[in-house]
Amino acid sequence: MARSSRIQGLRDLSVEARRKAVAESAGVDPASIAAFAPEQGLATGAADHMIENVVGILGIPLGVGTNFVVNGHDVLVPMATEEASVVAAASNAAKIARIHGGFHTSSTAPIMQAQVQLVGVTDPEAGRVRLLEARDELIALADAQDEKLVEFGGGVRDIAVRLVPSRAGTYVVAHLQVDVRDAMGANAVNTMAEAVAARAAEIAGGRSLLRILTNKADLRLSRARAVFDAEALGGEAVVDDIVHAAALAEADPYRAATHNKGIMNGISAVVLATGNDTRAVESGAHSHAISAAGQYTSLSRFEKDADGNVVGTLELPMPVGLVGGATKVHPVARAAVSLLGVRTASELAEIITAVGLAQNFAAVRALATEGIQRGHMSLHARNIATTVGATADEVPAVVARLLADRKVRADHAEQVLAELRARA
Ligand SMILES: CC(C)(COP(=O)([O-])OP(=O)([O-])OC[C@H]1O[C@@H](n2cnc3c(N)ncnc32)[C@H](O)[C@@H]1OP(=O)([O-])[O-])[C@@H](O)C(=O)NCCC(=O)NCCSC(=O)C[C@@](C)(O)CC(=O)[O-]
Ligand SMILES: NC(=O)C1=CN([C@@H]2O[C@H](COP(=O)(O)OP(=O)(O)OC[C@H]3O[C@@H](n4cnc5c(N)ncnc54)[C@H](OP(=O)(O)O)[C@@H]3O)[C@@H](O)[C@H]2O)C=CC1
Repeated sequence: MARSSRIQGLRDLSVEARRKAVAESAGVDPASIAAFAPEQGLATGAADHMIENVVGILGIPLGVGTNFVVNGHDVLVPMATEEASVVAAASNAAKIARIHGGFHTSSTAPIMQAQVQLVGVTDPEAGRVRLLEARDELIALADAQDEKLVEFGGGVRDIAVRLVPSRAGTYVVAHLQVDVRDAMGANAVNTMAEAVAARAAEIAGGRSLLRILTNKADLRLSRARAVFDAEALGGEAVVDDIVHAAALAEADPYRAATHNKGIMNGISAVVLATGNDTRAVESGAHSHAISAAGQYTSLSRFEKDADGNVVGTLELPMPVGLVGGATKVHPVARAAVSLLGVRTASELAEIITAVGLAQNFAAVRALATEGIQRGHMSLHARNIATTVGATADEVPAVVARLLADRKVRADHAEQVLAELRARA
């Protein structure tokens, strides 16, 4: 964990100087984050071993979220994103949360589930019960596939069996519930599912078909909570409007989709920076955003607490790991993990959830007050200036004019740039 996540004036430094300041504040050896420099990042040869038909490497900006305190520890958060204002917004909300001690987090055990679909079982109810009778045998068979995981304290914790009626018949679906410790766990549980499928089919009296994890990782939940000070937000009326904004997201799927996208702005950025599977986390999150009444809803809640402050909470599946996937292979992901200073996948999951809550709060606060354009567009204006060909020296002047004219548009940027050059 960082010595301090408050770094004054970080935005005003050069990229190289920021790396130095971040390493210093994090208390890590600058060499451990040297891979953040593009020339020391992912090499073509390594990329060629990661996926197929490699023709190049896509660069995505990597920023650092500042001001985070998670469970009493300062933490500097690596965030990979192409979207302007995401890193600033997360840092902004984390700064407000600091007033009341930052983020408090918790999580369940890292349990992932694999499904084994059994087809053609003539007596599905009895098949379900036969499988449960064979629980210990199936667990032993699955555990034998990954002795190392068991050695680390993981392994199958239980078996659940569901009956799923469908238009093509009723399937018996066995779930292996596996503690995957510090892995994301997909490969680990898929191996187990394939290994037990034939025996499960024999016991149930059918044939096995799909043997794959579920990304609805609802036994692997991570939670974050933070209090946002009423006075720092601008008073009671702002607090009430933030609660109204959150209430609309709870009640209306059209708003919930955008509200949750705001949460994922932060979550996906850290998931990507640490080499984890963004699609797995995204599908888990959206599958969790269904209310008891079956309606798509918001993943977070904002309430007014007894002191009149906003208290925000977020709970969602967070299947991320430190040992598999790209996390160990990608040098930038390794550096990101070292900057975070986390030792377990659960610690990583909880920090990611805190960032999701911060990100969400910053956006909702902006929407409930001045609107999204002022803060977001003032940062997005730099993109527009670059798009129309402004050089690094020209960007500040072009941005200043776009904001002053309240026209953050490419056509106007072209005109402003032409004027600047004509005057030079
Ligand atoms: C953009 C801000 C932060 C400006 O907010 P501000 O109040 O003008 O910022 P400030 O200059 O007073 O700085 C406050 C803190 O923000 C951070 N900060 C501020 N600027 C920078 C910067 N350039 N570089 C780095 N950090 C920055 C920084 O931490 C700073 O404190 P410090 O640590 O310096 O003492 C604010 O307006 C904000 O939070 N807006 C929300 C923006 C947002 O959510 N963007 C995401 C993209 S929009 C979207 O996709 C999601 C959405 C909106 O649709 C979701 C939804 O609908 O719910
Ligand atoms: N639907 C989905 O989401 C799918 C995702 N994937 C991909 O699967 C990958 C993740 O799978 P995952 O199983 O995590 O990766 P790995 O198989 O690479 O890593 C897990 C393995 O690491 C070993 N290990 C070493 N130390 C530990 C520890 N402390 N805790 C736990 N395990 C440890 C274990 O045994 P051992 O050393 O014996 O291997 C374990 O099985 C991602 O790349 C993801 O994109 C794949 C298929 C589907």
